[in-house]
Amino acid sequence: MSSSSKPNLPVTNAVNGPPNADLVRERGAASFPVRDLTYLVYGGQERTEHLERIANMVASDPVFRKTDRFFLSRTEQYRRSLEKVRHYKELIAKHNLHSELDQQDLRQAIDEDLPIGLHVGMFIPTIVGQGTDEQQKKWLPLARAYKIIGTYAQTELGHGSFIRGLETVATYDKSTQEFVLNSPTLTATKWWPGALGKTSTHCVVFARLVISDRECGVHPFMVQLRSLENHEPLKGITVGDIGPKFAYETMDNGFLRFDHVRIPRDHMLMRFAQVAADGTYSTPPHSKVSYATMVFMRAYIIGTASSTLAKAVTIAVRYSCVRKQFPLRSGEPEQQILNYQNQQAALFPLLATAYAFHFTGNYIRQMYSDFVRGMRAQDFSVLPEMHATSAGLKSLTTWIASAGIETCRASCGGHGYSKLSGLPSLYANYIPACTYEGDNTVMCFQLARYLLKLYGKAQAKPGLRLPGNVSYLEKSTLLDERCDASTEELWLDPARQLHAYRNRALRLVANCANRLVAEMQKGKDEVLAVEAIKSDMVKVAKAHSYYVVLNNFVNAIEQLRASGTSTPILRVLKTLCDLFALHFIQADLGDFLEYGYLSSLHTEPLHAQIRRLLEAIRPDAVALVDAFNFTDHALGSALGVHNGRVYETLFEWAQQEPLNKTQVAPGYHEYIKPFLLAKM
Ligand SMILES: CCCCCCCCCCCCCCCCCCCCCCCC(=O)SCCNC(=O)CCNC(=O)[C@H](O)C(C)(C)COP(=O)(O)OP(=O)(O)OC[C@H]1O[C@@H](n2cnc3c(N)ncnc32)[C@H](O)[C@@H]1OP(=O)(O)O
Ligand SMILES: Cc1cc2nc3c(=O)[nH]c(=O)nc-3n(C[C@H](O)[C@H](O)[C@H](O)COP(=O)(O)OP(=O)(O)OC[C@H]3O[C@@H](n4cnc5c(N)ncnc54)[C@H](O)[C@@H]3O)c2cc1C
Repeated sequence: MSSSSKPNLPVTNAVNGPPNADLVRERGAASFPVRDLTYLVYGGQERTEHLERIANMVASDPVFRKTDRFFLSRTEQYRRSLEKVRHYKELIAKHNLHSELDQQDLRQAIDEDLPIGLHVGMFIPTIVGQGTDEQQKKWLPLARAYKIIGTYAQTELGHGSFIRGLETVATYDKSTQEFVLNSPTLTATKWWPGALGKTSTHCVVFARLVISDRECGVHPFMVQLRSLENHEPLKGITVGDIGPKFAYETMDNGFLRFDHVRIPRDHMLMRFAQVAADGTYSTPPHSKVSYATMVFMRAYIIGTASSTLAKAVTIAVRYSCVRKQFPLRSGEPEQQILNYQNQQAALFPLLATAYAFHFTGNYIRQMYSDFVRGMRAQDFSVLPEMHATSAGLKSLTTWIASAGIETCRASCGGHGYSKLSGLPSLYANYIPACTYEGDNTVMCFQLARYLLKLYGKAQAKPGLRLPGNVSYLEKSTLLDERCDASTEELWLDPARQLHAYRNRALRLVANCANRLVAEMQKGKDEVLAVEAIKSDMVKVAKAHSYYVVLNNFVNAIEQLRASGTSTPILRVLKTLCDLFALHFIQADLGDFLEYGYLSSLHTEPLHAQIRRLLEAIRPDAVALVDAFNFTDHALGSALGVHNGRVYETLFEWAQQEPLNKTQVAPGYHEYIKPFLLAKM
C-alpha cells in the first residue's frame, strides 16, 4: 500500500457489537416501566409508534445522514440541507404525509435547521394570522405546495428589538394603488432573516406604512424577491447571505435592500389594518396584533427547550454511565463517573428540568390555542397575558437549556469538547434562541412591566381578581409569611415549594414597585425611573417564570394522579419535580435568604434533601433519558449512542476526518520536511 494514499488504520465494524454491559444492567434495574413514560411524554402509545416509524425512516435514509457534517464546508452544508428539503418533499408525497402534524413530525425527525424553517414557522403563520381570506386563498396553496418559499423579514442592520424604530418604508401611491418599498439608509437593510439570503422567493416584510406623509406604524407586506423562473433577484432588490456565524451553517440568514420596489395594494396583509384604494387607513383592533407571529414562535420555542435539553442530558448521562475514572480504593474496579455526587449534581437537575419544560410546553400550547380561538372571535383580551407569559418563559427556558447544554458538554470531560460528541454543535445551534424572537433580556422587561402593572392595580383596588398564574400578586400578606420547611420531609411538600417560589416572585415585584416609586420621588419621571430598576426587572421576570414552570409541573402530576397513572411513574415524576423545585431554590439561595424567608434552619434540610433526591434518581437515570426515546440519528453523538459503544464509535467516526485520508500530512513537504531534514 502506498504510504500516502490510504490510512493505516484498522477497519472496524465494532460500533454495532454487543451493548455496553453497564448500560444493560442499569436498564434492567429501572424502577418504572420506561415505555409507559415514553407514551406519557409523546401523548400515548399510538402517537409514540407513529413518531418512531417516522424517526426510523429518517434515521435509515442516507440523504439525512449527519455523521459527515463536520467535514463539510459552509457551502456544502447549505447544499446538503437543500438536498434534505427536496427529499423531505419527496417523502411527504411518497408516504402521504400531508397533514401539518405529519410534516412537523418529519421535520423534527430530520432534526436540522433547514432553510424552510422560516417558511413553515413564520411565513405561513403570518399569512394565516395577518392575511385576509382572499390573501390566504391566493398565497397559502402556493406556500403549502412550496411553489413559493418565504421568510419573515423584520430585523434590520440598525434595529431588531425596537420594532418601532425600523426604517424600511412602504409609501402608498394612490395614483397607481401601489406601495413603494424603499430602504432609505444603510441601517434600513434587512439583516438576519433565515433563508432570506439564497433560498426564499418571497417574504413578509415589516415596513413603516406612510400614506400622504402620514406615519401609520409598522405593517406586514408580501413581497416577491426572486424570479420563479430562474431565481434571479427582481429589479430593485439587493439580496444575499450575511456571512459566517457562530454556527447555523445550514441556514442562509440574509440581507435585503429595496430600491423603490412597487407592489400592489393588496400585498399589504390586511386582516387587521387596511388601506383603502383612496388611501384611507383603518387602524387594527389592537396596536400589537401585527406582532402575533412572534408570540406564536415564542410559544413554539418554549416547546423545543425541553427536547433540546433532553438530548444533551441523554448524551451526558449515557456517557457518564459508560465512562469510568478511578477506583474508590486501590484494587477495586473503577467507578462509573455517574456514581460521583458532583456529576449527579450537575446532570440530574437538568434531567428534571427537561421534564419540567415538557409540561411547560404543554401548558403554553394550550394557552396559545385558547388565545387563537379568542382572536378569531375578535377577542384580544388574552393578548397581554399571552405576550407577557410567553416572553418570560421563552427567556427562562432558552437560558436554562443553553447553559444546561454547556454543563452537559463540560461534564463529558475531554470527549465533550470533540464535535463528535454532538454537544458543541447542539450548543452553538441552540444558543441564538436566547436572542432571536426577542432578546431574552428585552423579553423579560415585557413580563416584568406586565407584573408591575398588575401589582399596582391590585394594590390600588383590594379585592381585584387577577388571572390564575398571577393571582398571588393580590396577596400582599404573603410577604409576611416565612418558610416552615424545617425538615427534609417538609421540603417535599409541593405546597411549601410553591409557597417559596410565589413568595420570592411577589417580594421581587413589590421591591421593584417600591424602588420605582422611590426613583420617582427622587424626581425622575416614570421612563427614567424604569431605567433605574432594569436589572431588577430581569430578576422579577425570571422569578415569576420559575413559579409558572413549577406550578405546571406540580399540576401536571396531580392531573396524572387523578387520571390513574401508575404509581412507579408518578413516583419518579414526583422525584424529578422535587429536584427541580429544590435545586433552583438552592441555585438562587440569596433571593430567599435576603429577606429572611429562609434561614439556616431551612437551608440545611434543603441541601440534605437535594442529596437524597440525587441518590434516588441515580438508579433510574439511564431509564429516564431512554424514555425520551431519541434515535442515535437524532442525538448525532458518539458519546450518546444507545448501545453505549462509545469508544468504538468515536474511533470509527474519527476515521472520516479528511486529514486521515493520507498517511503523510498535507503540508509536510512544504513545512515540516525542510526543518526535520535540515543540517544541524
Ligand atoms: C404555538 C405552540 C406551538 C405549536 C406547535 C406547532 C408547530 C408549528 C410548526 C412550526 C415549525 C417551525 C419550524 C421552525 C424552525 C425555525 C427555528 C427558529 C428560527 C429563528 C426564528 C427567529 C425569527 C426572528 O427572530 S423574527 C424577529 C423577532 N423580533 C423580535 O422578537 C423583536 C422583539 N421586540 C418586540 O417584540 C417589541 O418591539 C417589544 C415587545 C420589545 C417592544 O415593542 P414596542 O416598542 O412596540 O412596544 P412597547 O412600547 O414596549 O409596548 C407597548 C405595549 O404593547 C405591549 N406589547 C408589545 N409587544 C406585544 C405583543 N407581541 N403582544 C401584545 N402586546 C405587546 C407591551 O407590553 C406594552 O403594553 P402596555 O400595556 O402598554 O405596557
Ligand atoms: C440566528 C438568528 C436568526 C434570526 N432570524 C431572524 C428572522 O428570521 N427574521 C428576523 O426578522 N430577524 C431574525 N433575527 C434577528 C433577531 O430577531 C434579533 O437579533 C433579536 O430580536 C435581537 O435584536 P437585536 O439584534 O436588535 O439586539 P439588540 O436590541 O441590539 O440587543 C443588544 C443588547 O442590548 C440590550 N438592549 C436592547 N434594548 C434594550 C433596552 N431597551 N433596555 C436595556 N437593554 C436593551 C439587549 O438586552 C442586548 O443585550 C435572527 C437573529 C439570529 C441571531
